[in-house]
Amino acid sequence: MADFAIPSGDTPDSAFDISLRPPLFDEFTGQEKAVERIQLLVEAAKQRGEALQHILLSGPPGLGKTTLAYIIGNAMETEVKTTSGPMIEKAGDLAGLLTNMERGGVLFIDEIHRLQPTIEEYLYPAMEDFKLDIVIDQGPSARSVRLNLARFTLVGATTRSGMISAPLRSRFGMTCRLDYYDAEHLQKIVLRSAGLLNAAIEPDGALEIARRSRGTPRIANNLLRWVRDYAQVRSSGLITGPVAQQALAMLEIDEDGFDEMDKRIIEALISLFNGGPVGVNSLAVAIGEEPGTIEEVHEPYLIMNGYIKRTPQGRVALTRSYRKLGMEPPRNAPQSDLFGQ
Ligand SMILES: Nc1ncnc2c1ncn2[C@@H]1O[C@H](COP(=O)(O)OP(=O)(O)OP(=O)(O)O)[C@@H](O)[C@H]1O
Repeated sequence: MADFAIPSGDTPDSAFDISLRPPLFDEFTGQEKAVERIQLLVEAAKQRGEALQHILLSGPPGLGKTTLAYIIGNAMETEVKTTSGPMIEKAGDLAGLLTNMERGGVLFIDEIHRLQPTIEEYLYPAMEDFKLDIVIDQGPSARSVRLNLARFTLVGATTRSGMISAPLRSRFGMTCRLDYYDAEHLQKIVLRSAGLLNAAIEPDGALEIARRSRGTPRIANNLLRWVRDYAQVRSSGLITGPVAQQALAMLEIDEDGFDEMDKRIIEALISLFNGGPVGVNSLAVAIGEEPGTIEEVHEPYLIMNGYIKRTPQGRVALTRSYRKLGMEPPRNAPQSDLFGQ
């Protein structure tokens, strides 16, 4: 791994992230279908003077789920309280959060797939009937107390929608999946962020960054920050196409946006496991990465771009992976349906 790594999409919210967050739907680029649907729900709820229904946002890290939760809060002119699945350890934590919600307020639970099953059980009546039954005390004096809650809106976010239980999923009025952004949308995001950072940039410079950002706004913003520093120290400060190229070449981020870990994954698949199939745990050990990070951060991009596929037996390298490494694929290597390569 390079000793200087630009954070991929899975880093927690930093002050930098927060400073670039668009506050309004109009400033949120892309994801048109999801945005249109959510805007419609917001509009309808506001017209009726009601709380918005619960919304589940899914998709890989760094695509704007947290951003959308805050935009929803702004549009509803209400508070947003943020937490995450693993942070809610006891029923009391959940009770503390829910009893402090104002009417119509938004509770954002990131990584909602990591909620403990017992906490999930408490959440069902809270989402459905705005009631919370909690047990206080222990042993013979234990008793259940019902708390009435203000009508709130739960916005859940998950990178693993398949891990959301059916009962939890069914309690969301709307589920929206966010997809990777194309280069054109990312270019717009980079230009907007550069404006906020007072960085001088040409459209070509923004496009170079966009192309190498793996379809992810958080990565685009992080790369922009690096390219801005590079342009300042090694050039006139203006981010042109060639300056962006040189800056990104220095980080060894190639024209497909591959970073060191992506390369390692396909190299291991091909050279250590003969192209697969191989289980994610064996792959993780081979490259020294957490299985969860491979599954949530790296794999979705590699799968979407036709480099690998997931089969019930494990991960398999597609022909595109061999070509990426400058190798001729074996005749029996499966082709990517997307690209026929
Ligand atoms: N559509 C967008 N337009 C402009 N900026 C965006 C957009 N989507 C995301 N961003 C920017 O990308 C960064 C990451 O977004 P955000 O934190 O909302 O992602 P996330 O999906 O919640 O990630 P995670 O799952 O890791 O929490 C933020 O700084 C935000 O400003």
